[in-house]
Amino acid sequence: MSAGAGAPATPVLSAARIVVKVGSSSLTTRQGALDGDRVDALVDALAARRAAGSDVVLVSSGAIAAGLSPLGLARRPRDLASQQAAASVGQGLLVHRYTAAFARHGLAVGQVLLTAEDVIRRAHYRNAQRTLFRLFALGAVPVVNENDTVATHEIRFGDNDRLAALVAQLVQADALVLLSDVDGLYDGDPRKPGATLIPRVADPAELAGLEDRIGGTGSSVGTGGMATKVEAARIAAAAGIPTLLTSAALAGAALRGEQVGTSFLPTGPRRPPRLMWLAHASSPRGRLVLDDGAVRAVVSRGASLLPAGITRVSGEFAAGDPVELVDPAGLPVARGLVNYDAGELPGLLGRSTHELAAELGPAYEREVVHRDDLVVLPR
Ligand SMILES: Nc1ncnc2c1ncn2[C@@H]1O[C@H](COP(=O)(O)OP(=O)(O)O)[C@@H](O)[C@H]1O
Ligand SMILES: N[C@@H](CCC(=O)OP(=O)(O)O)C(=O)O
Repeated sequence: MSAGAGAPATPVLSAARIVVKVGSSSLTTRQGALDGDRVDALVDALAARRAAGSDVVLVSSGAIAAGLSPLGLARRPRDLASQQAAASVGQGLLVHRYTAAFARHGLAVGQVLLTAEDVIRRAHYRNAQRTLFRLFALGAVPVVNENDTVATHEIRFGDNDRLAALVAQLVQADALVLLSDVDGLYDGDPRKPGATLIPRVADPAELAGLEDRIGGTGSSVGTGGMATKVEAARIAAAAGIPTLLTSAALAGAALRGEQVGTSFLPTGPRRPPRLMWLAHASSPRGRLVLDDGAVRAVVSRGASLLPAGITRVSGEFAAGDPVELVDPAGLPVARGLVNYDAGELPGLLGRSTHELAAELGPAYEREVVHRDDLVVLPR
């Protein structure tokens, strides 16, 4: 694949695997119906990239928007149950439309609906990963959305921008492309005069001070606005994945690797997806308060967390759940998957693993959080 003659290229050009996210506002007409022409144009751009040899995952919003007019709803409902009902009607229509559009290119579509639970629980996330990899191997295009009909307020992503960043880590993508109704990130509200496009963000920290100008949704069907896109780019960048943010109208140019929109460069090394999910997607079920020595061991030496370095435990968790590790002042320093239930831990605190194993049996020689199941948070 080569970028247009003379045009500078973005990291999308050389990406062997790309996750592309499209927002509701780019798929629906002003009246709120699914816009078949726009779906076809997007699918043509994705199919061209597939034909050039890249794996492509589409994270598509639009289920709630597509369900509005069949249900006679004039606007996006505010309550969760009506949004879920609209999503259940709209998701079928959306996938039906994608199936027809990809069929024009001889490509099959695989619907993958994910909840936040699926990214917290290791077994679920491995399942999702296996399905996605098998879809690539079989030549199908995964079309991902949040499983809106079963997600509750507490466990909802609510926006597909962050979901797309997490899917990009899950499939070890080389680039994330976020398509919206605006052609990039601006230094102010793009609907107001004077705002200029930011072509390149080397580190999201550069955006400090712009937060109040990176606003909410510009349409009646979108959800997160620009803020969740910047957050998604930050998550991907920290996992070593570059992000390109532009409009759906420029999808073809973006996927040909042309320099359009805003490029966010990676800020961290590529890391195992499991740890990034732990850092960004998991909701901790409990807190372990560490003494100063344990903080140093975990943060500076990359050691496992042992019972001897824990002073307090709170929360309701079972072995295998994500927990937050905090310093004596209560500041989060790391997250990890805990090896014991909440009920078991208080009796073990402050004691050495040798002593515990001698008294309670070899099962108690385990670390509370193994270093391989632990991710240190940025300070
Ligand atoms: N600084 C900014 N730069 C670009 N767009 C912004 C900015 N602040 C707010 N927006 C708004 O964010 C909107 C895109 O978010 P959203 O409506 O959630 O889109 P989508 O449905 O594609 O996810 C744009 O239409 C724009 O009006
Ligand atoms: N899962 C929801 C999408 C929510 C969402 O993130 O929407 P958008 O801001 O348009 O990307 C739906 O399909 O309607």
